Amino acid sequence: MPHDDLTPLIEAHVRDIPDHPRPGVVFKDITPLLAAPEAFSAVVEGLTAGHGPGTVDAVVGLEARGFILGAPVALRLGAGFVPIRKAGKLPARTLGESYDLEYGSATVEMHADAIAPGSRVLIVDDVLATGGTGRAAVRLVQRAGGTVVGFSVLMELAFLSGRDKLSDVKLHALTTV
Ligand SMILES: O=P(O)(O)OC[C@H]1O[C@H](OP(=O)(O)OP(=O)(O)O)[C@H](O)[C@@H]1O
Ligand SMILES: Nc1ncnc2[nH]cnc12
Repeated sequence: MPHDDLTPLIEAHVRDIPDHPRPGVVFKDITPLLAAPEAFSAVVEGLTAGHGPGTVDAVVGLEARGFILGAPVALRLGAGFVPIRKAGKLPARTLGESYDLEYGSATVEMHADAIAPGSRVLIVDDVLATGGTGRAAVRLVQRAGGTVVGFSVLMELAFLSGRDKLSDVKLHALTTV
């Protein structure tokens, strides 16, 4: 399926913040993109990855920046939105997965009843780095009985090889650095 190349637009609206949140990490700050409605809208459309309205049952967004991008994608697809949150934040019964990050480790959780068995699920996040968060999200959806029909990210940091952890899913990165 053809997509516009959003690389120039993303390069113009995502800024590098050296040494955040710790020395040696170049943080990709998407806040300028969120503040530019035309760019934000184009990115939301890109993150649908060619899925049309009614073809996806749920969009899963990963806390926190995956919420901002995933929720409008869900509305565009006429799908429900399901948050995956850092441990301890969701109020009802949860499923949890632990993983390593570029700059630390974390546990994420999803409500155990958030995905109906057999659901077609699109996962959305801003950055794919080591792939730890993404792998955890795929596991949570699969443990709930959902089928991951795609994994969309705004930006893939290829040097961290996160793609290798997601070789069994259809990964769609709007740009790769
Ligand atoms: O591929 P990985 O190495 O797992 O890293 C990618 C994840 O790291 C960032 O989230 P972070 O945990 O920093 O949370 P935030 O969005 O709340 O800042 C980013 O938004 C992805 O979710
Ligand atoms: N370098 C980075 N910038 C923004 N988000 C990230 N998540 C993991 N690594 C990141």
